[in-house]
Amino acid sequence: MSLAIEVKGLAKSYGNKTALSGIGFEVGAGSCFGLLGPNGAGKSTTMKILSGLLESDRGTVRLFGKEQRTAADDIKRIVGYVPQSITLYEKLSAYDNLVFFGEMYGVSGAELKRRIADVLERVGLADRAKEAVDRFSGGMKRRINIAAALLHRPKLLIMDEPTVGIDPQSRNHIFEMIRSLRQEGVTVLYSTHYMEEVENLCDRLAIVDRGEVIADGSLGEVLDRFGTKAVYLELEGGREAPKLPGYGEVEPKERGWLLRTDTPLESLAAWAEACKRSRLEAKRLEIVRPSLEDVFLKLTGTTLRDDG
Ligand SMILES: Nc1ncnc2c1ncn2[C@@H]1O[C@H](COP(=O)(O)OP(=O)(O)OP(=O)(O)O)[C@@H](O)[C@H]1O
Repeated sequence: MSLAIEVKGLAKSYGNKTALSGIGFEVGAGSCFGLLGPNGAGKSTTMKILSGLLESDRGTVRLFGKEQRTAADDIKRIVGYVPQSITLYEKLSAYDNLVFFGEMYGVSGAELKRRIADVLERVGLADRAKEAVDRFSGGMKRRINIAAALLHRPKLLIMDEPTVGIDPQSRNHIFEMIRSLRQEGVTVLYSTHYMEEVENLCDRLAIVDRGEVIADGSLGEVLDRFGTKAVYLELEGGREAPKLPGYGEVEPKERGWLLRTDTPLESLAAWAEACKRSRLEAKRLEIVRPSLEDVFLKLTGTTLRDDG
């Protein structure tokens, strides 16, 4: 597999505030990679450095085999960056905003017209092209911002939390667009707080905390390696579950009880036996797959949705 992104030992401080302390990860060409992390973890800083908007203090970035420090101009041509904050001219139409961005990327004339039509179609706003952007919802503005980042047909699209605070329709358009870009071979680096987005879109992910990668791999690998396995039991009449000495602590969860354990199959069998002995009727008894939320909480001490 050829690599689109190779980041090694990347460090960055703002004054005496350390944002990145040696972050490293690799992204295969044509894949979608998710960066997950609590607020202030260093995701935006990493993405800005990769896009060439910010310089690192230490470490290396190679994009499609090119060293970023020495091939900055080449890299700008192949990277599209969608910042967290929307940057558009509110009084201009969607179309005129795209003309402005296209010319900034050095595209003009009939070619620019063609590309604007193409990107507007991709983000599902072709019919709103002539309207002033200040009449758009947050989600529509975000889609125009994404369209702007696609005008120069980048091989790598870097998106910094593109779905925060937007409507479900815009969210779906963004997901569909990412899927079709991937089919065309575009690599996507995507940061988010939403686990289900990583599950639906990304081949691999990295959990970032305090400027470092603390876990990475495919979703299955991360869950297997860091997730706590558990067994869930729910009894008829909402009755209390029997204790299971030697297998772990039983704690209340939803309408039943949860037992965290390294041996889920044995624990499940022992719990079933304990219920039988006590003549308790089980409504549900099952092994619970660890979730990314749990892994995240365990590793970072915060929840994924801590938008604070
Ligand atoms: N321009 C800046 N000046 C000073 N400190 C900064 C600046 N930008 C970021 N930081 C700090 O660097 C750290 C990393 O910030 P960064 O924005 O990269 O994190 P993040 O993971 O993208 O967070 P969020 O999810 O809130 O966007 C944070 O502690 C942040 O406060």
